[in-house]
Amino acid sequence: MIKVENLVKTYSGYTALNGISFEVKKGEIVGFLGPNGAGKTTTMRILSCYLPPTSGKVEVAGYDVLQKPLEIKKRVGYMPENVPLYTDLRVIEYLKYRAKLKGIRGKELTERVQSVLKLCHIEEVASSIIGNLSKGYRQRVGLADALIHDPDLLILDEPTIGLDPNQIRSVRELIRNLGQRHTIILSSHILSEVEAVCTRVLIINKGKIEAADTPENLSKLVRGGSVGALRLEILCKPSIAKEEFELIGDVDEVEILEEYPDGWIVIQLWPKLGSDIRDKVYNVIQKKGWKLREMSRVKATLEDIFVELTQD
Ligand SMILES: Nc1ncnc2c1ncn2[C@@H]1O[C@H](COP(=O)(O)OP(=O)(O)OP(=O)(O)O)[C@@H](O)[C@H]1O
Repeated sequence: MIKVENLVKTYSGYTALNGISFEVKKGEIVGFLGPNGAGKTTTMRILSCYLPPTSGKVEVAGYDVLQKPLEIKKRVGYMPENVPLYTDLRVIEYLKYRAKLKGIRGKELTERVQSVLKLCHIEEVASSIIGNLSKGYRQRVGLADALIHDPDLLILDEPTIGLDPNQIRSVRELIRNLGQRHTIILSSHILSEVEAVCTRVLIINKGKIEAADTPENLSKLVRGGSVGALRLEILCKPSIAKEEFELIGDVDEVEILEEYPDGWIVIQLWPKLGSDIRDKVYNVIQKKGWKLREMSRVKATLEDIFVELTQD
């Protein structure tokens, strides 16, 4: 669906994209992550033919962005970061107008408008003036606009920015449902959201792709790998616990995180890459007769991976 090779974009001599390459296959929901100014919006604008690349090759749905922008626009729905809407129009008027601009006419126009009103859960505000709608509803109107021509590819630039937690959850559900019929590329700073909906993640930093993989595989890039660390709350002297756990062959490091006045300690054990040390750790605790009130795995989150890959 998307094929980007060595894409460079410069703005009056400033390099925003420094030779990025990636592919997105049909049916994927790809999360595009990166710090502010990394180049996400620039990439999305190039993919949706709003900006030309400086150099490199960009193909969307098999068409080149420079040679066949109209063919691409027919197949792409783009929702920019700040959804531009005509605030004096009613929702239904706006969507009809946008559908006409996209070449939809007659019976199909009525059907498409009804379909996106339903899909984006905005039927009840169809007759409302857009300027009177809350941010969450405006965001959905923007999404309905992006979907009106039933595009193969949806490009969503921070679709949940400025929404409250309930609205975020419902837009996330909506995106997940849309993912059943559309290929989606979305940018977001809410990493838990990306983790929840995306099948693959691209991390971009200073105009370069740092990593591109499933969240599960990306977790292997950081300490503890996909197994993670083991966190325990036990009743025992910290120095003795450290000594005993360090004797387990698969343990790489023992960290005392907390010492409570009543003698309980919180301890974190880092296994050697890929090892599952839970049984061995439990055996030590049992043999020593220590009290245990919690044992949990601490896996690297997308946030840990993001920080590790993009921090200076
Ligand atoms: N029209 C422009 N003219 C000059 N510089 C620009 C222009 N658009 C973007 N830039 C610069 O290019 C770089 C990448 O910007 P871009 O908006 O693509 O980043 P982003 O990853 O989307 O950031 P954010 O998370 O803050 O939205 C930034 O340094 C930005 O200031």
